[in-house]
Amino acid sequence: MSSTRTTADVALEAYRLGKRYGRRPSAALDDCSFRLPAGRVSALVGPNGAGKSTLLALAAGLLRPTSGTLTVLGGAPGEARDRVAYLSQDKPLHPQLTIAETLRLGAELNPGRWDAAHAASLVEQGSLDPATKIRRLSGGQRTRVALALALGKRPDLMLLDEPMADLDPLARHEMMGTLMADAAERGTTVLMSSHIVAELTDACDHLLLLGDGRIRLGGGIDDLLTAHSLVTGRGTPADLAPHTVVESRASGRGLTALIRRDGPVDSGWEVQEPSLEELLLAHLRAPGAPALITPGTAVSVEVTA
Ligand SMILES: Nc1ncnc2c1ncn2[C@@H]1O[C@H](COP(=O)(O)OP(=O)(O)OP(=O)(O)O)[C@@H](O)[C@H]1O
Repeated sequence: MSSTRTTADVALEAYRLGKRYGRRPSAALDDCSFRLPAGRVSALVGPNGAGKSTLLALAAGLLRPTSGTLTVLGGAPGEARDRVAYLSQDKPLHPQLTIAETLRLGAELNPGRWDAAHAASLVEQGSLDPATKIRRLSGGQRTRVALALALGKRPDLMLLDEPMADLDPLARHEMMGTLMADAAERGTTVLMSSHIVAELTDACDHLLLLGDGRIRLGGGIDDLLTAHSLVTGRGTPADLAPHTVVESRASGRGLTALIRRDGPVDSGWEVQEPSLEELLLAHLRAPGAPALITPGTAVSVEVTA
């Protein structure tokens, strides 16, 4: 190993990870390599079918890779199950149990880790009666109970698959605040898929953008934003050489392009730092743009070979 990083610094490391479902011709994940440093709150973004749920289920140890490796908290996925909380999109809970019974089950399944007061307070914040059966809850109320189960476990790594999709805006804001406060206080690593960019902008400091089963953008959000510029001016994409033009469009003021800078930009162009939304939209509209994975998130061959 040539890296000075220890396994404790890295929550998740994928090396040439591949996952193919049955005999389907295209892989859900293909040659996917990245590293998620411990303590980061990372957004997992990508178009429908990009492989986000597949990656989260692999990390939770619920699926097995077809090729490559995935290391979770220094071991094989599933090995550190007691330190990992995974919330799938369908958030399975036992419909016949009450909320109180569900939380008791959480306590039994997580001996030594369970924070009953924390889980109960999350339920209380939603004005839910603990005696209510799960089957009588709305989708958003179930989400709250599922998040209480996940956070009550006091995990070191949270894998959340579109966790807030069915919460109302106020509940989403409040749950997100709780999640972020927990992560900040305890240094929890969070990997969270979402299509709601506003939700990610406030909460996340790290980004993994998946496309066609690979990482297209990976790194600290600030670093990724700094590496790009949104430029506007009278000119053509060819005039922007030597920069990499990720995406360009004709606009009222000539050409607007998102570029990855290679040196200073010619003074004829108006230059702005893109917002996270502008960065994501440009990459989603230009799936062929070259990938950028910043050093802390990239996996070098010597480290893993
Ligand atoms: N159980 C399965 N059997 C067969 N193919 C599957 C299965 N689950 C996912 N896939 C395929 O794998 C690919 C990746 O799916 P995945 O659900 O991981 O994407 P996603 O990024 O989470 O999508 P979305 O944003 O729509 O939730 C898709 O082409 C999907 O059709």
